Amino acid sequence: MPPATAAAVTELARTAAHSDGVNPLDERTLLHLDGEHPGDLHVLAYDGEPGTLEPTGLQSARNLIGYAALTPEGSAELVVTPDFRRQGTGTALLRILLDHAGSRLAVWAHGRLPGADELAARLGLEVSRELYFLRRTRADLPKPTWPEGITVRTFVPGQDDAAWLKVNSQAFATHPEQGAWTQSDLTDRLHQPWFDPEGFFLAIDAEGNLAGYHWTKIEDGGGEVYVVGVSPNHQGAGLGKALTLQGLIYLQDTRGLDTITLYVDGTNTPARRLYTNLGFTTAAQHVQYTPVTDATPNSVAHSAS
Ligand SMILES: CC(=O)SCCNC(=O)CCNC(=O)[C@H](O)C(C)(C)COP(=O)(O)OP(=O)(O)OC[C@H]1O[C@@H](n2cnc3c(N)ncnc32)[C@H](O)[C@@H]1OP(=O)(O)O
Ligand SMILES: N[C@@H](CS)C(=O)N[C@H]1[C@@H](O[C@@H]2[C@H](O)[C@H](O)[C@@H](O)[C@H](O)[C@H]2O)O[C@H](CO)[C@@H](O)[C@@H]1O
Repeated sequence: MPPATAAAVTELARTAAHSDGVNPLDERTLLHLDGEHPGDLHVLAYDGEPGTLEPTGLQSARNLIGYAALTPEGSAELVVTPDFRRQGTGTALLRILLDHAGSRLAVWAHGRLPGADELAARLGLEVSRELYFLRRTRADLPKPTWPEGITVRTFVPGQDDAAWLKVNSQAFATHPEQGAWTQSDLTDRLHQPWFDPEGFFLAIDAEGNLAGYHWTKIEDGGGEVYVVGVSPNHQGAGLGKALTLQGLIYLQDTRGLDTITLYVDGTNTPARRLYTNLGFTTAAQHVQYTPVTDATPNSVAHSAS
């Protein structure tokens, strides 16, 4: 995607986020605007003749009023700029996504804003995934209690990549995105301005193997439990709690942040219980919609927040 077009999409997303209070495009989508990921589909909507909308060449950035992104796996996002809503642009973008992805489509509604459910239902989609955005405000934190034989150090780029990717894939083997991260996904993030190795904690077992990790992120003045993972053979022994506390102490007490957030899937009972017990509460809900099929069970049971 030409830099001018990527900048226009980023500005469109920023305008919508300011109006809606939630980012319409996630980290992966924004990272993939650079055009180095040929498997992605980008759809751009322009303020042209009323009622006309078609996938337009990526070369132009003028009069951009809407954008949609589709990954090779069928995950998608779309956004229409606030001044051009309720004119059918969102419906048209969603139809294009359905034309390309069909039953594979899983389109995000970040913040599950008013109208998202209605638009989805009109096109035969229903909620298939709930992702919770949790928040914790400053409060005392207990010291971590580490399982026997565990030592802690911080991530060294170029040295720990392979070991981290292996444990990450094992810890997130059933996760729709996280477990499939590649070196390219990791490298993209190591090159981000927010990346801070001092906030990326590794737990090493007595045999010198990576047992778990807590990768923290600081962006726009806020701290995030970006991802916590424990190797399956080390789970259930207190390591996840200790790693989470290690990162929370770093964000709150070392870096002086008063608010810490995180994302966790609604079906992830262990993680949700861990974070609830550490003082996190639900601040927002994000959902994905997929086409209703005959085999689709009723909509996702609304998990207790
Ligand atoms: C922001 C994010 O990264 S969300 C994604 C979190 N990561 C993942 O889901 C990856 C796969 N899962 C894991 O890696 C681990 O199961 C983790 C990180 C969720 C927990 O790590 P563990 O080392 O097993 O947790 P730990 O033993 O410290 O238990 C901490 C708390 O988590 C909760 N918990 C842990 N396992 C379970 C479980 N199977 N069922 C219910 N609650 C559980 C409990 O509240 C527990 O505290 P308690 O033992 O005092 O009751
Ligand atoms: N706890 C993590 C790892 S399992 C998690 O659930 N991540 C979600 C989350 O990612 C956030 C999203 O990309 C935001 O745009 C970014 O600013 C945050 O830093 C990310 O943590 O939401 C994604 C969907 O938008 C989802 O794919 C990730 O698995």
